[in-house]
Amino acid sequence: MQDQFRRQINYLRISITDRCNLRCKYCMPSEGVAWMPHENILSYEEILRIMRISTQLGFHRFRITGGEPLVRKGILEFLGKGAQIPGVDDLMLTTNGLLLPEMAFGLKAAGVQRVNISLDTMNPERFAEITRGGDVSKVIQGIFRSLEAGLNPVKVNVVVVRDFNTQELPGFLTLAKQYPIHIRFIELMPIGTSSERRSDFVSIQEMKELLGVKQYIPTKEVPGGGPAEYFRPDDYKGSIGFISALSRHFCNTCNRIRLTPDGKLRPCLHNEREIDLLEGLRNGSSDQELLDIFAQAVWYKPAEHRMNEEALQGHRIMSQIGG
Ligand SMILES: Nc1nc2c(ncn2[C@@H]2O[C@H](COP(=O)(O)OP(=O)(O)OP(=O)(O)O)[C@@H](O)[C@H]2O)c(=O)[nH]1
Ligand SMILES: C[S@@+](CC[C@H](N)C(=O)[O-])C[C@H]1O[C@@H](n2cnc3c(N)ncnc32)[C@H](O)[C@@H]1O
Ligand code: SF4
Ligand code: SF4
Repeated sequence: MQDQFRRQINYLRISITDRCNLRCKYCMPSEGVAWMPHENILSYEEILRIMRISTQLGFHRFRITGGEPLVRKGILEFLGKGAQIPGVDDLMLTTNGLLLPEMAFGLKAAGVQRVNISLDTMNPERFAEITRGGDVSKVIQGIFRSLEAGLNPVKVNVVVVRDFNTQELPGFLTLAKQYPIHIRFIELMPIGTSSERRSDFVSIQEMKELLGVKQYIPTKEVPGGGPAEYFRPDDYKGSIGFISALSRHFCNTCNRIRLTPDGKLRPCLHNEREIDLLEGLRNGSSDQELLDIFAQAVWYKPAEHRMNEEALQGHRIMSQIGG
Protein backbone atom coordinates (compact mmCIF):
# COMPACT_ATOMS: atom_id res chain seq x y z
CA MET A 1 0.00 0.00 0.00
CA GLN A 2 1.00 3.62 -0.32
CA ASP A 3 2.00 5.78 2.61
CA GLN A 4 1.03 9.42 2.98
CA PHE A 5 4.04 10.43 0.84
CA ARG A 6 2.93 8.15 -2.00
CA ARG A 7 5.72 5.67 -1.50
CA GLN A 8 4.79 2.08 -2.29
CA ILE A 9 5.46 0.08 0.91
CA ASN A 10 5.67 -3.63 0.16
CA TYR A 11 8.75 -4.93 2.03
CA LEU A 12 8.53 -6.21 5.61
CA ARG A 13 11.74 -6.79 7.55
CA ILE A 14 11.06 -9.21 10.34
CA SER A 15 13.47 -9.55 13.24
CA ILE A 16 12.77 -12.96 14.73
CA THR A 17 15.18 -12.66 17.64
CA ASP A 18 17.27 -10.08 19.49
CA ARG A 19 19.81 -12.79 20.35
CA CYS A 20 23.08 -13.21 18.54
CA ASN A 21 26.12 -15.46 18.52
CA LEU A 22 28.41 -12.45 17.90
CA ARG A 23 28.88 -9.06 19.58
CA CYS A 24 29.93 -6.72 16.77
CA LYS A 25 31.45 -3.59 18.20
CA TYR A 26 29.30 -1.17 16.20
CA CYS A 27 26.11 -3.06 16.97
CA MET A 28 26.21 -4.22 20.58
CA PRO A 29 27.92 -3.01 23.75
CA SER A 30 30.74 -5.25 25.07
CA GLU A 31 28.70 -6.30 28.08
CA GLY A 32 25.95 -7.47 25.70
CA VAL A 33 22.35 -6.47 26.27
CA ALA A 34 19.59 -7.91 28.42
CA TRP A 35 17.67 -10.30 26.16
CA MET A 36 14.00 -9.58 25.73
CA PRO A 37 11.85 -11.74 28.02
CA HIS A 38 10.90 -14.97 26.29
CA GLU A 39 7.16 -14.41 26.75
CA ASN A 40 7.36 -11.09 24.86
CA ILE A 41 8.89 -12.66 21.76
CA LEU A 42 6.46 -13.36 18.93
CA SER A 43 5.91 -17.04 18.31
CA TYR A 44 6.43 -18.32 14.78
CA GLU A 45 2.67 -18.80 14.46
CA GLU A 46 2.13 -15.12 15.35
CA ILE A 47 4.73 -14.01 12.82
CA LEU A 48 3.16 -16.16 10.12
CA ARG A 49 -0.23 -14.62 10.88
CA ILE A 50 1.24 -11.12 10.48
CA MET A 51 2.86 -12.14 7.20
CA ARG A 52 -0.45 -13.46 5.92
CA ILE A 53 -2.28 -10.30 6.93
CA SER A 54 0.35 -8.04 5.40
CA THR A 55 0.04 -9.70 2.00
CA GLN A 56 -3.50 -8.30 1.92
CA LEU A 57 -1.93 -4.82 1.95
CA GLY A 58 0.35 -5.74 -0.93
CA PHE A 59 3.45 -6.76 1.03
CA HIS A 60 5.29 -9.38 -0.96
CA ARG A 61 8.96 -9.12 0.04
CA PHE A 62 9.93 -10.49 3.43
CA ARG A 63 13.39 -10.36 4.95
CA ILE A 64 14.11 -12.35 8.08
CA THR A 65 16.76 -10.78 10.25
CA GLY A 66 17.68 -10.22 13.87
CA GLY A 67 19.86 -10.39 16.07
CA GLU A 68 21.05 -13.52 14.34
CA PRO A 69 18.07 -15.26 12.78
CA LEU A 70 19.80 -18.61 12.35
CA VAL A 71 20.22 -19.07 16.11
CA ARG A 72 16.48 -19.24 16.71
CA LYS A 73 15.32 -22.85 17.08
CA GLY A 74 12.86 -24.10 14.49
CA ILE A 75 13.73 -21.46 11.89
CA LEU A 76 13.78 -23.86 8.92
CA GLU A 77 10.28 -25.13 9.62
CA PHE A 78 9.08 -21.54 10.09
CA LEU A 79 10.63 -20.47 6.79
CA GLY A 80 9.10 -23.46 5.05
CA LYS A 81 5.65 -22.33 6.21
CA GLY A 82 6.35 -18.67 5.37
CA ALA A 83 7.40 -19.53 1.82
CA GLN A 84 4.06 -21.31 1.28
CA ILE A 85 1.93 -18.25 2.08
CA PRO A 86 0.23 -17.02 -1.10
CA GLY A 87 1.59 -13.58 -1.91
CA VAL A 88 5.03 -14.19 -0.36
CA ASP A 89 7.08 -13.75 -3.53
CA ASP A 90 10.46 -13.08 -2.01
CA LEU A 91 11.65 -14.65 1.23
CA MET A 92 15.17 -13.61 2.18
CA LEU A 93 17.54 -13.62 5.09
CA THR A 94 20.22 -11.33 6.50
CA THR A 95 22.74 -13.27 8.56
CA ASN A 96 26.23 -13.10 9.99
CA GLY A 97 26.84 -16.37 8.14
CA LEU A 98 28.39 -18.36 10.98
CA LEU A 99 25.79 -21.11 10.73
CA LEU A 100 25.50 -21.14 6.95
CA PRO A 101 28.00 -23.96 6.39
CA GLU A 102 25.47 -26.35 7.91
CA MET A 103 22.24 -24.49 7.09
CA ALA A 104 22.54 -23.08 3.55
CA PHE A 105 21.05 -26.14 1.85
CA GLY A 106 18.26 -26.30 4.44
CA LEU A 107 17.39 -22.67 3.74
CA LYS A 108 17.17 -23.32 0.03
CA ALA A 109 15.00 -26.39 0.61
CA ALA A 110 12.71 -24.36 2.88
CA GLY A 111 12.04 -21.90 0.05
CA VAL A 112 14.41 -19.03 0.87
CA GLN A 113 15.46 -17.29 -2.35
CA ARG A 114 18.59 -15.54 -1.20
CA VAL A 115 20.84 -14.44 1.65
CA ASN A 116 22.76 -11.29 2.54
CA ILE A 117 25.82 -12.10 4.61
CA SER A 118 27.69 -9.65 6.82
CA LEU A 119 31.46 -9.72 6.59
CA ASP A 120 33.48 -6.61 7.43
CA THR A 121 36.95 -8.10 7.17
CA MET A 122 38.49 -11.30 5.81
CA ASN A 123 41.42 -11.08 8.21
CA PRO A 124 40.93 -13.67 11.01
CA GLU A 125 42.38 -11.50 13.80
CA ARG A 126 40.50 -8.39 12.79
CA PHE A 127 37.29 -10.35 12.37
CA ALA A 128 37.66 -11.76 15.90
CA GLU A 129 38.32 -8.22 17.10
CA ILE A 130 35.30 -6.50 15.54
CA THR A 131 32.89 -9.36 16.29
CA ARG A 132 34.44 -10.00 19.71
CA GLY A 133 35.42 -13.59 19.09
CA GLY A 134 33.97 -14.73 15.74
CA ASP A 135 35.62 -17.25 13.39
CA VAL A 136 35.88 -15.74 9.91
CA SER A 137 36.56 -19.07 8.23
CA LYS A 138 32.99 -20.17 9.04
CA VAL A 139 31.55 -17.07 7.35
CA ILE A 140 33.69 -17.54 4.25
CA GLN A 141 32.65 -21.22 4.09
CA GLY A 142 29.06 -20.04 4.56
CA ILE A 143 29.31 -17.71 1.56
CA PHE A 144 30.50 -20.50 -0.73
CA ARG A 145 28.04 -23.00 0.70
CA SER A 146 25.24 -20.53 -0.13
CA LEU A 147 26.43 -20.32 -3.73
CA GLU A 148 26.56 -24.12 -3.94
CA ALA A 149 23.06 -24.35 -2.49
CA GLY A 150 21.73 -22.11 -5.25
CA LEU A 151 20.75 -19.18 -3.03
CA ASN A 152 20.86 -16.43 -5.58
CA PRO A 153 22.11 -13.76 -5.55
CA VAL A 154 24.53 -13.97 -2.64
CA LYS A 155 25.33 -10.51 -1.27
CA VAL A 156 28.00 -9.59 1.22
CA ASN A 157 27.50 -6.59 3.50
CA VAL A 158 30.67 -4.74 4.47
CA VAL A 159 30.17 -1.95 6.99
CA VAL A 160 33.11 0.39 6.53
CA VAL A 161 34.75 1.65 9.73
CA ARG A 162 37.57 4.17 9.59
CA ASP A 163 41.03 2.80 10.41
CA PHE A 164 39.55 -0.63 10.93
CA ASN A 165 38.85 -2.04 7.46
CA THR A 166 39.42 0.97 5.18
CA GLN A 167 42.76 -0.42 3.91
CA GLU A 168 41.21 -3.78 3.20
CA LEU A 169 38.43 -2.64 0.87
CA PRO A 170 40.20 -3.38 -2.45
CA GLY A 171 40.69 -6.99 -1.24
CA PHE A 172 36.92 -7.53 -1.29
CA LEU A 173 36.83 -6.75 -5.00
CA THR A 174 38.57 -10.07 -5.72
CA LEU A 175 35.49 -11.89 -4.44
CA ALA A 176 33.17 -9.91 -6.72
CA LYS A 177 35.50 -10.32 -9.67
CA GLN A 178 36.00 -14.07 -9.44
CA TYR A 179 32.60 -15.20 -8.18
CA PRO A 180 28.96 -14.20 -8.65
CA ILE A 181 29.06 -12.40 -5.32
CA HIS A 182 27.71 -8.89 -4.79
CA ILE A 183 29.80 -6.91 -2.35
CA ARG A 184 27.99 -3.95 -0.78
CA PHE A 185 29.92 -1.31 1.08
CA ILE A 186 27.79 0.31 3.76
CA GLU A 187 28.10 3.61 5.56
CA LEU A 188 28.23 3.23 9.32
CA MET A 189 25.03 4.60 10.83
CA PRO A 190 24.91 6.43 14.16
CA ILE A 191 22.72 3.99 15.98
CA GLY A 192 23.27 2.03 19.19
CA THR A 193 26.93 1.70 20.11
CA SER A 194 28.15 3.43 16.96
CA SER A 195 26.26 6.64 17.74
CA GLU A 196 29.14 7.67 20.02
CA ARG A 197 31.79 6.99 17.35
CA ARG A 198 30.96 9.37 14.54
CA SER A 199 34.62 9.77 13.62
CA ASP A 200 34.54 6.13 12.42
CA PHE A 201 32.21 7.15 9.58
CA VAL A 202 33.49 6.87 5.98
CA SER A 203 31.37 8.27 3.15
CA ILE A 204 30.65 6.37 -0.06
CA GLN A 205 32.62 9.02 -1.94
CA GLU A 206 35.71 8.24 0.13
CA MET A 207 35.12 4.48 -0.18
CA LYS A 208 35.11 4.82 -3.97
CA GLU A 209 38.45 6.60 -3.82
CA LEU A 210 39.89 3.91 -1.54
CA LEU A 211 38.71 1.13 -3.85
CA GLY A 212 40.60 2.58 -6.79
CA VAL A 213 38.15 1.21 -9.40
CA LYS A 214 38.72 3.14 -12.65
CA GLN A 215 35.18 3.20 -13.93
CA TYR A 216 31.91 2.54 -12.16
CA ILE A 217 29.47 1.12 -14.69
CA PRO A 218 25.96 1.14 -13.18
CA THR A 219 23.90 -2.02 -13.43
CA LYS A 220 20.27 -2.73 -12.61
CA GLU A 221 20.73 -6.46 -13.02
CA VAL A 222 21.20 -7.32 -9.35
CA PRO A 223 17.84 -8.37 -7.87
CA GLY A 224 16.93 -6.65 -4.64
CA GLY A 225 14.47 -4.50 -2.84
CA GLY A 226 16.94 -2.45 -0.87
CA PRO A 227 18.65 0.89 -1.22
CA ALA A 228 21.98 -0.29 -2.73
CA GLU A 229 23.32 1.11 -6.01
CA TYR A 230 25.26 -1.45 -8.02
CA PHE A 231 28.15 -1.29 -10.47
CA ARG A 232 29.58 -4.10 -12.57
CA PRO A 233 32.97 -3.61 -14.17
CA ASP A 234 33.30 -5.59 -17.42
CA ASP A 235 35.37 -8.49 -16.16
CA TYR A 236 33.37 -9.08 -12.95
CA LYS A 237 31.18 -12.12 -12.25
CA GLY A 238 29.57 -10.30 -9.35
CA SER A 239 29.14 -6.62 -8.63
CA ILE A 240 30.05 -3.77 -6.31
CA GLY A 241 27.27 -2.01 -4.42
CA PHE A 242 27.04 0.96 -2.09
CA ILE A 243 24.54 1.77 0.64
CA SER A 244 24.70 5.44 1.45
CA ALA A 245 22.32 5.73 4.40
CA LEU A 246 23.89 8.94 5.61
CA SER A 247 25.59 10.82 2.81
CA ARG A 248 22.88 10.45 0.20
CA HIS A 249 19.96 9.05 2.00
CA PHE A 250 17.35 7.19 0.08
CA CYS A 251 14.26 7.77 2.22
CA ASN A 252 12.27 9.19 -0.69
CA THR A 253 12.29 5.71 -2.24
CA CYS A 254 11.79 3.84 1.02
CA ASN A 255 9.64 0.73 0.58
CA ARG A 256 9.77 -0.99 3.96
CA ILE A 257 8.66 -1.22 7.54
CA ARG A 258 9.98 -3.44 10.31
CA LEU A 259 8.55 -5.90 12.77
CA THR A 260 10.56 -6.22 15.99
CA PRO A 261 10.98 -9.53 17.87
CA ASP A 262 8.58 -8.28 20.56
CA GLY A 263 5.79 -7.51 18.14
CA LYS A 264 6.10 -3.80 17.41
CA LEU A 265 5.79 -2.37 13.94
CA ARG A 266 8.53 0.15 13.41
CA PRO A 267 7.74 2.42 10.46
CA CYS A 268 11.29 3.78 10.23
CA LEU A 269 14.62 2.30 11.29
CA HIS A 270 15.75 5.63 12.65
CA ASN A 271 12.67 6.82 14.45
CA GLU A 272 11.62 5.48 17.80
CA ARG A 273 7.91 5.51 17.05
CA GLU A 274 6.50 1.98 17.20
CA ILE A 275 3.01 0.55 16.95
CA ASP A 276 2.15 -2.42 19.11
CA LEU A 277 0.79 -5.57 17.47
CA LEU A 278 1.59 -8.00 20.28
CA GLU A 279 -1.36 -7.04 22.41
CA GLY A 280 -3.77 -7.31 19.52
CA LEU A 281 -2.35 -10.69 18.58
CA ARG A 282 -2.86 -11.97 22.09
CA ASN A 283 -6.20 -10.43 23.03
CA GLY A 284 -8.22 -12.08 20.34
CA SER A 285 -8.25 -9.24 17.78
CA SER A 286 -9.60 -10.21 14.39
CA ASP A 287 -7.47 -10.19 11.24
CA GLN A 288 -9.32 -7.06 10.13
CA GLU A 289 -8.43 -5.26 13.38
CA LEU A 290 -4.77 -6.20 13.01
CA LEU A 291 -4.87 -5.16 9.38
CA ASP A 292 -6.14 -1.73 10.40
CA ILE A 293 -3.27 -1.28 12.88
CA PHE A 294 -0.82 -2.39 10.21
CA ALA A 295 -2.25 0.01 7.62
CA GLN A 296 -1.94 2.87 10.11
CA ALA A 297 1.73 2.09 10.71
CA VAL A 298 2.37 2.23 6.98
CA TRP A 299 0.40 5.42 6.41
CA TYR A 300 2.27 7.29 9.16
CA LYS A 301 5.78 6.40 8.05
CA PRO A 302 7.95 9.49 8.45
CA ALA A 303 9.18 11.19 5.28
CA GLU A 304 12.82 10.61 6.12
CA HIS A 305 15.25 9.76 8.87
CA ARG A 306 16.79 12.36 11.07
CA MET A 307 19.83 10.39 12.05
CA ASN A 308 21.58 13.39 13.36
CA GLU A 309 18.97 14.00 16.03
CA GLU A 310 19.82 11.41 18.64
CA ALA A 311 16.68 11.96 20.68
CA LEU A 312 14.66 10.52 17.82
CA GLN A 313 16.55 7.23 17.68
CA GLY A 314 15.04 5.77 20.82
CA HIS A 315 16.64 3.28 23.15
CA ARG A 316 16.87 0.24 20.92
CA ILE A 317 20.10 -0.97 19.39
CA MET A 318 20.32 -2.38 15.87
CA SER A 319 20.07 -6.05 16.90
CA GLN A 320 16.80 -5.31 18.72
CA ILE A 321 15.21 -3.55 15.74
CA GLY A 322 16.35 -5.77 12.89
CA GLY A 323 19.02 -3.92 10.96
N1 LIG B 1 18.75 3.91 6.52
C1 LIG B 1 18.36 2.66 6.26
N2 LIG B 1 19.29 1.74 6.04
C2 LIG B 1 18.86 0.50 5.79
C3 LIG B 1 17.51 0.16 5.76
N3 LIG B 1 17.40 -1.16 5.48
C4 LIG B 1 18.64 -1.62 5.34
N4 LIG B 1 19.54 -0.62 5.52
C5 LIG B 1 20.99 -0.71 5.45
O1 LIG B 1 21.29 -1.64 4.45
C6 LIG B 1 22.08 -2.68 5.01
C7 LIG B 1 21.81 -3.95 4.26
O2 LIG B 1 20.53 -4.42 4.48
P1 LIG B 1 20.11 -5.90 4.14
O3 LIG B 1 19.50 -6.54 5.34
O4 LIG B 1 21.25 -6.63 3.55
O5 LIG B 1 18.93 -5.74 3.10
P2 LIG B 1 18.63 -4.89 1.79
O6 LIG B 1 19.85 -4.18 1.33
O7 LIG B 1 17.41 -4.10 2.03
O8 LIG B 1 18.24 -6.04 0.81
P3 LIG B 1 18.23 -6.28 -0.76
O9 LIG B 1 18.61 -5.06 -1.49
O10 LIG B 1 16.84 -6.71 -1.04
O11 LIG B 1 19.19 -7.38 -0.97
C8 LIG B 1 21.69 -2.70 6.48
O12 LIG B 1 22.70 -3.24 7.26
C9 LIG B 1 21.54 -1.23 6.74
O13 LIG B 1 22.83 -0.68 6.95
C10 LIG B 1 16.58 1.18 6.00
O14 LIG B 1 15.38 0.99 6.00
N5 LIG B 1 17.05 2.42 6.24
C1 LIG C 1 21.81 -5.97 12.83
S1 LIG C 1 22.41 -7.17 11.72
C2 LIG C 1 21.21 -8.47 11.85
C3 LIG C 1 21.45 -9.66 10.99
C4 LIG C 1 22.71 -10.48 11.23
N1 LIG C 1 23.02 -10.66 12.59
C5 LIG C 1 23.87 -9.85 10.48
O1 LIG C 1 24.80 -9.38 11.14
O2 LIG C 1 23.80 -9.84 9.26
C6 LIG C 1 21.99 -6.54 10.07
C7 LIG C 1 22.98 -5.67 9.41
O3 LIG C 1 23.08 -4.45 10.14
C8 LIG C 1 24.39 -3.98 10.00
N2 LIG C 1 24.64 -2.98 11.02
C9 LIG C 1 24.59 -3.14 12.37
N3 LIG C 1 24.88 -1.98 12.99
C10 LIG C 1 25.11 -1.05 12.00
C11 LIG C 1 25.43 0.33 11.98
N4 LIG C 1 25.61 1.02 13.09
N5 LIG C 1 25.58 0.93 10.78
C12 LIG C 1 25.41 0.25 9.61
N6 LIG C 1 25.08 -1.05 9.58
C13 LIG C 1 24.94 -1.70 10.74
C14 LIG C 1 25.21 -5.24 10.13
O4 LIG C 1 26.52 -5.12 9.62
C15 LIG C 1 24.40 -6.23 9.32
O5 LIG C 1 24.81 -6.21 7.96
S1 SF4 D 1 25.64 -6.99 13.41
FE1 SF4 D 1 24.48 -8.91 13.37
S2 SF4 D 1 26.08 -10.39 13.97
FE2 SF4 D 1 26.85 -8.46 14.60
S3 SF4 D 1 26.20 -8.26 16.75
FE3 SF4 D 1 24.69 -7.21 15.44
S4 SF4 D 1 23.13 -8.73 15.17
FE4 SF4 D 1 24.96 -9.83 15.82
S1 SF4 E 1 15.75 5.69 7.44
FE1 SF4 E 1 13.53 5.32 7.63
S2 SF4 E 1 12.54 6.38 5.92
FE2 SF4 E 1 14.76 6.30 5.49
S3 SF4 E 1 15.02 4.46 4.22
FE3 SF4 E 1 15.35 3.79 6.35
S4 SF4 E 1 13.36 3.14 7.13
FE4 SF4 E 1 13.02 4.29 5.23
